[in-house]
Amino acid sequence: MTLHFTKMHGLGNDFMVIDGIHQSPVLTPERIRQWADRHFGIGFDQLLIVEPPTTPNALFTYRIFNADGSEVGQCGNGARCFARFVLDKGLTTERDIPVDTKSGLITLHVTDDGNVTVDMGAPITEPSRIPFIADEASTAYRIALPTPIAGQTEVIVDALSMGNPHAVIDVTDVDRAPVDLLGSAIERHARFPERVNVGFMSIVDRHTIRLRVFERGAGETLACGTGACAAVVSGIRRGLLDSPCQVDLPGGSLSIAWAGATDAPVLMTGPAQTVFEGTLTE
Ligand SMILES: N[C@H](CCC[C@H](N)C(=O)O)C(=O)O
Repeated sequence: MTLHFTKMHGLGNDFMVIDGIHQSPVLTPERIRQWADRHFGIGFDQLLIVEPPTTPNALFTYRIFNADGSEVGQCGNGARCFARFVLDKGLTTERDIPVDTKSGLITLHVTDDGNVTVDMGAPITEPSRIPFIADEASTAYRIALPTPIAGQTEVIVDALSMGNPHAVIDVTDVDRAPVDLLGSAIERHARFPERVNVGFMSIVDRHTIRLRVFERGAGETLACGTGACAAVVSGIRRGLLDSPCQVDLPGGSLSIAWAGATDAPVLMTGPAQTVFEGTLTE
């Protein structure tokens, strides 16, 4: 089998992108894990594949797989790279690109400066839809840790979905946060039945935060688009932030805007870069 792919990234969150319209790869969790390996494979945080649309208003279907082989409902940095990919490959000439995802329709808008603005849809805060096990909806959930971490036996998180589940933790200094230890403990916590992405947010001012994200199925990444959206929504709904908000991640900055109404869409703007083209022969 010969498979052509493009290696891309959004602020260092990196992807193997495949045209699944003109190719029909067999994607198994084992193969994705092999390809994701940064020593024995291609190396990436997520694999993205372009497929034909499944609803009348969409131009494409956008599927996302984590490095551990799990298929997920949303990927913000990947959405920007998806838009760049379908334009560069001549799969469309449209600059407004509605796409189907496992979590519903989102719209990608390629701007003249090469950035991409994605309408990520409205955030979801109802626990059962995140999904998160809780007696009632809140912005501050107390979660018991299975074993003490950094002297803590519990942690307070906000929980919400951007089409994929996120836990947001306030920290005073992201550089000193126990991202790997606490991130991996919460990623697999029993109260998140589909696991969860874990964001560590420190507030710089009402329009600026710093953020590190331990991603479900990938570990800490240099950037997480849906994580940036979730952190800003959490900060705005808790009265700590105002829109728009600049999110400074290890790989670079995103701009996130949200009007604050529960049904208002979250808009994410940032770059998308192509690194190289590759061919797999198996
Ligand atoms: N790890 C995520 C998917 C990728 C999200 C991230 N790379 C982004 O840019 O939003 C999950 O399991 O829901």
